[in-house]
Amino acid sequence: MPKGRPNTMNNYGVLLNELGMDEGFLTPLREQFLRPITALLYPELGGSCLDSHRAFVVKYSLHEDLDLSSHYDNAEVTLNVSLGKDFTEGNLYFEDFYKDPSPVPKYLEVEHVGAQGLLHRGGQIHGALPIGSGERWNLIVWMRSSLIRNQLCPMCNSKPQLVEAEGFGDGFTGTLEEDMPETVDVCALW
Ligand SMILES: O=C(O)CCC(=O)C(=O)O
Ligand SMILES: [Fe+2]
Repeated sequence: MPKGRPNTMNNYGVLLNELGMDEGFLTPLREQFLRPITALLYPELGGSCLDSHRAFVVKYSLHEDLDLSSHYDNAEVTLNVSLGKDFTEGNLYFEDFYKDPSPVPKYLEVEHVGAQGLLHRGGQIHGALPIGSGERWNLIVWMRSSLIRNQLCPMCNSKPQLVEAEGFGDGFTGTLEEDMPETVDVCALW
Protein backbone atom coordinates (compact mmCIF):
# COMPACT_ATOMS: atom_id res chain seq x y z
CA MET A 1 0.00 0.00 0.00
CA PRO A 2 1.35 3.51 -0.83
CA LYS A 3 2.53 5.46 2.18
CA GLY A 4 3.31 9.07 1.37
CA ARG A 5 4.31 11.60 3.98
CA PRO A 6 1.37 13.75 5.05
CA ASN A 7 3.23 16.86 3.87
CA THR A 8 6.80 18.08 3.42
CA MET A 9 7.19 18.97 7.11
CA ASN A 10 5.39 16.28 9.13
CA ASN A 11 7.22 12.95 9.14
CA TYR A 12 4.58 10.90 10.93
CA GLY A 13 0.96 10.50 9.90
CA VAL A 14 -1.19 9.19 7.10
CA LEU A 15 -2.58 10.65 3.88
CA LEU A 16 -6.28 9.89 4.05
CA ASN A 17 -6.83 9.50 0.29
CA GLU A 18 -4.50 6.49 0.55
CA LEU A 19 -7.06 4.95 2.91
CA GLY A 20 -9.91 5.64 0.47
CA MET A 21 -11.48 8.23 2.77
CA ASP A 22 -12.05 11.02 0.23
CA GLU A 23 -15.25 9.91 -1.42
CA GLY A 24 -17.26 8.75 1.57
CA PHE A 25 -16.02 11.14 4.21
CA LEU A 26 -13.80 14.08 3.31
CA THR A 27 -15.49 15.33 0.14
CA PRO A 28 -18.96 15.33 1.75
CA LEU A 29 -17.47 16.96 4.87
CA ARG A 30 -16.01 19.76 2.73
CA GLU A 31 -18.99 20.21 0.42
CA GLN A 32 -21.94 19.73 2.73
CA PHE A 33 -20.76 20.71 6.19
CA LEU A 34 -17.81 23.06 5.86
CA ARG A 35 -18.78 25.03 2.74
CA PRO A 36 -21.65 26.97 4.38
CA ILE A 37 -19.21 28.10 7.08
CA THR A 38 -16.21 28.81 4.85
CA ALA A 39 -18.44 30.72 2.41
CA LEU A 40 -19.36 33.11 5.21
CA LEU A 41 -15.94 33.35 6.84
CA TYR A 42 -13.59 33.40 3.84
CA PRO A 43 -15.34 34.87 0.77
CA GLU A 44 -12.09 36.44 -0.44
CA LEU A 45 -10.36 33.02 -0.41
CA GLY A 46 -13.02 31.26 -2.46
CA GLY A 47 -14.74 29.94 0.67
CA SER A 48 -17.90 29.15 -1.32
CA CYS A 49 -15.99 27.17 -3.94
CA LEU A 50 -13.34 25.17 -2.11
CA ASP A 51 -13.36 22.39 -4.67
CA SER A 52 -10.57 20.04 -3.58
CA HIS A 53 -8.49 19.13 -0.55
CA ARG A 54 -5.48 17.26 0.79
CA ALA A 55 -6.37 15.56 4.05
CA PHE A 56 -4.08 13.77 6.47
CA VAL A 57 -3.53 12.99 10.10
CA VAL A 58 -0.34 14.14 11.79
CA LYS A 59 1.22 12.45 14.79
CA TYR A 60 3.53 13.92 17.45
CA SER A 61 5.20 11.95 20.22
CA LEU A 62 8.38 12.20 22.28
CA HIS A 63 10.35 9.85 20.03
CA GLU A 64 8.93 11.06 16.73
CA ASP A 65 8.00 14.61 15.64
CA LEU A 66 7.80 16.80 18.74
CA ASP A 67 6.65 20.02 17.09
CA LEU A 68 6.12 21.75 13.77
CA SER A 69 7.97 24.89 12.83
CA SER A 70 6.37 28.05 11.39
CA HIS A 71 4.89 27.67 7.95
CA TYR A 72 1.90 28.46 5.80
CA ASP A 73 -0.19 25.76 4.19
CA ASN A 74 -0.66 24.88 0.56
CA ALA A 75 -4.34 25.67 1.11
CA GLU A 76 -6.75 28.55 0.95
CA VAL A 77 -8.47 27.41 4.16
CA THR A 78 -7.35 24.75 6.65
CA LEU A 79 -9.36 22.65 9.09
CA ASN A 80 -7.42 21.33 12.09
CA VAL A 81 -9.23 18.90 14.40
CA SER A 82 -7.68 17.53 17.58
CA LEU A 83 -8.10 13.75 17.71
CA GLY A 84 -6.36 13.38 21.10
CA LYS A 85 -4.89 11.10 22.42
CA ASP A 86 -3.49 12.08 25.83
CA PHE A 87 -0.82 14.73 25.61
CA THR A 88 0.42 17.85 27.34
CA GLU A 89 1.46 21.15 25.77
CA GLY A 90 1.82 21.17 21.98
CA ASN A 91 -0.30 24.29 21.43
CA LEU A 92 -0.95 25.60 17.95
CA TYR A 93 0.29 29.16 17.40
CA PHE A 94 -0.43 31.80 14.79
CA GLU A 95 1.72 34.66 13.61
CA ASP A 96 1.43 37.16 10.73
CA PHE A 97 -0.22 36.46 7.43
CA TYR A 98 1.86 35.46 4.49
CA LYS A 99 1.49 38.33 1.94
CA ASP A 100 -1.26 40.17 3.80
CA PRO A 101 -0.65 43.82 4.58
CA SER A 102 -3.38 44.12 7.22
CA PRO A 103 -2.03 44.22 10.77
CA VAL A 104 -2.93 41.22 12.91
CA PRO A 105 -1.89 40.29 16.45
CA LYS A 106 1.75 39.19 16.40
CA TYR A 107 1.29 35.90 18.18
CA LEU A 108 -1.72 33.87 19.25
CA GLU A 109 -1.56 30.50 20.99
CA VAL A 110 -4.46 28.07 20.82
CA GLU A 111 -4.76 25.01 23.02
CA HIS A 112 -5.91 21.85 21.27
CA VAL A 113 -9.03 20.37 22.81
CA GLY A 114 -9.87 16.78 21.88
CA ALA A 115 -12.67 16.46 19.30
CA GLN A 116 -12.67 20.20 18.63
CA GLY A 117 -11.57 21.72 15.35
CA LEU A 118 -10.59 25.13 14.13
CA LEU A 119 -10.56 26.77 10.73
CA HIS A 120 -7.83 29.15 9.66
CA ARG A 121 -6.55 30.82 6.53
CA GLY A 122 -3.93 28.63 4.89
CA GLY A 123 -1.75 31.68 4.33
CA GLN A 124 -1.55 32.61 7.98
CA ILE A 125 1.82 31.65 9.41
CA HIS A 126 1.43 29.02 12.13
CA GLY A 127 3.17 26.11 13.83
CA ALA A 128 2.89 23.67 16.69
CA LEU A 129 4.83 23.96 19.96
CA PRO A 130 6.59 20.85 21.30
CA ILE A 131 4.44 18.37 23.16
CA GLY A 132 5.53 17.72 26.77
CA SER A 133 4.31 14.14 27.01
CA GLY A 134 1.98 11.64 25.39
CA GLU A 135 0.85 11.40 21.81
CA ARG A 136 -0.97 14.04 19.81
CA TRP A 137 -2.90 13.26 16.62
CA ASN A 138 -4.68 15.84 14.50
CA LEU A 139 -6.83 15.69 11.40
CA ILE A 140 -5.69 18.35 8.96
CA VAL A 141 -7.69 19.22 5.84
CA TRP A 142 -6.02 21.65 3.44
CA MET A 143 -8.90 22.97 1.33
CA ARG A 144 -8.24 24.56 -2.04
CA SER A 145 -10.16 26.84 -4.38
CA SER A 146 -9.12 26.33 -8.00
CA LEU A 147 -10.72 29.67 -8.80
CA ILE A 148 -8.28 31.43 -6.51
CA ARG A 149 -5.10 29.38 -7.02
CA ASN A 150 -5.41 29.13 -10.81
CA GLN A 151 -4.70 32.86 -10.82
CA LEU A 152 -1.64 32.74 -8.55
CA CYS A 153 0.09 29.80 -6.87
CA PRO A 154 -0.14 30.46 -3.12
CA MET A 155 3.20 28.76 -2.49
CA CYS A 156 5.45 30.43 -5.07
CA ASN A 157 3.31 33.51 -5.68
CA SER A 158 3.63 33.13 -9.46
CA LYS A 159 1.41 32.04 -12.28
CA PRO A 160 1.08 28.24 -11.85
CA GLN A 161 2.97 25.97 -14.22
CA LEU A 162 0.65 22.97 -14.41
CA VAL A 163 1.76 19.35 -14.62
CA GLU A 164 -0.40 16.22 -14.63
CA ALA A 165 -1.22 14.84 -11.19
CA GLU A 166 -3.33 12.05 -9.75
CA GLY A 167 -6.53 12.76 -7.85
CA PHE A 168 -6.92 16.33 -6.69
CA GLY A 169 -3.20 17.06 -7.09
CA ASP A 170 -2.53 20.48 -5.62
CA GLY A 171 -5.99 21.75 -6.51
CA PHE A 172 -5.27 23.61 -9.75
CA THR A 173 -7.55 23.02 -12.73
CA GLY A 174 -7.75 23.76 -16.45
CA THR A 175 -5.32 25.87 -18.34
CA LEU A 176 -5.74 29.17 -16.55
CA GLU A 177 -7.35 32.18 -18.27
CA GLU A 178 -7.97 30.50 -21.62
CA ASP A 179 -9.94 27.65 -20.07
CA MET A 180 -11.55 28.68 -16.80
CA PRO A 181 -12.72 25.77 -14.62
CA GLU A 182 -16.34 24.77 -14.23
CA THR A 183 -16.17 25.76 -10.58
CA VAL A 184 -16.43 29.40 -11.65
CA ASP A 185 -20.11 28.83 -12.33
CA VAL A 186 -20.68 27.18 -8.98
CA CYS A 187 -19.15 30.10 -7.23
CA ALA A 188 -21.12 32.66 -9.21
CA LEU A 189 -24.39 30.94 -8.31
CA TRP A 190 -23.69 30.59 -4.60
O1 LIG B 1 -0.17 19.87 14.36
C1 LIG B 1 -0.86 20.85 14.20
O2 LIG B 1 -1.74 21.19 15.00
C2 LIG B 1 -0.65 21.71 12.98
C3 LIG B 1 -0.35 20.92 11.72
C4 LIG B 1 -0.20 21.83 10.54
O3 LIG B 1 -0.13 23.02 10.65
C5 LIG B 1 -0.12 21.27 9.19
O4 LIG B 1 -0.03 20.04 9.05
O5 LIG B 1 -0.16 22.05 8.21
FE1 LIG C 1 -0.11 23.96 8.73
